[in-house]
Amino acid sequence: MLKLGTTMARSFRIALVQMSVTADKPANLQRASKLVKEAAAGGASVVSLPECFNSPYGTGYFPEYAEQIPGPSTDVLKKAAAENNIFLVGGSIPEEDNGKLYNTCVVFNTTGEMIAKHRKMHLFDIDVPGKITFKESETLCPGDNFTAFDTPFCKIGIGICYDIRFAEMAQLYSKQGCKLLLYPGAFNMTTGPAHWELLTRARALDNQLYVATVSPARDEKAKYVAWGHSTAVSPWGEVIATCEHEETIVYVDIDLDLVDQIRGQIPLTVQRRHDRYEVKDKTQS
Ligand SMILES: NC(=O)CCC(=O)C(=O)O
Repeated sequence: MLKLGTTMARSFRIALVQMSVTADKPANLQRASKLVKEAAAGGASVVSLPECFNSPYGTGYFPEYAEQIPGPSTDVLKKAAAENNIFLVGGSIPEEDNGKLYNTCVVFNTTGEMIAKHRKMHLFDIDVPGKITFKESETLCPGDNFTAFDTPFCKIGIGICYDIRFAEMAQLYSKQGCKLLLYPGAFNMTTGPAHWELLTRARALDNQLYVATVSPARDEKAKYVAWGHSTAVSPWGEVIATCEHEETIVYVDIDLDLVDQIRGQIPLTVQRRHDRYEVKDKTQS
């Protein structure tokens, strides 16, 4: 496996950091740094943290924990990426910008340069009677842009949690040339068992690419209890790495030749009826 090189490497390792998140922001940042270092030592070239890694997940917490970007949390990520010579997908943090709040993921390259910033496009507003009612839009605003970034391995597309439910977004990333989609997320104890793995597999199979989801570890005492089960799925739609709900790091070896092989065997990309339908990014003219 090539860690970094001048030519495009055909295989690389990613790490999904399923970290325990507490109400103590400085402790969360310290923990994230430690786990990122461990993931890099484990051979990962791309490391992802979970959604809301610096704050508990909940609409009441977002205003209290929000910060500007750059800010203290992204400074920690920048340092961790450079010190460990990795691409770091910074899960997400509540971001404050011009009086508005967003659920935002920033990505740093191996020299600590911020190369991408994704604001969750689809806010988690749901009402499943007797189970879960949640309204991110009580405090957050949605982002308007798709976010993909280049690495020496492949292009990687980013979505945050509820974004995974929107198949069109993944299709657009695939159309842009992404071979891996990363979704920091925090599903819950109702939709997690029902949909988390299914959605991860669906996005991978639809688009014949790798998809990985990265959750915080479960805290039974938290107001919002995360499902955990950070998972990676191959372009064949198979779960190739997963875990339970405790704090852990899931390592996944990505084989880009497999993407090409499967696309050659089942050539959806060329068989698609471009003359009859299309999925389009309206932010591009
Ligand atoms: N943080 C989120 O967006 C949660 C999404 C979720 O649980 C779902 O079912 O979708």
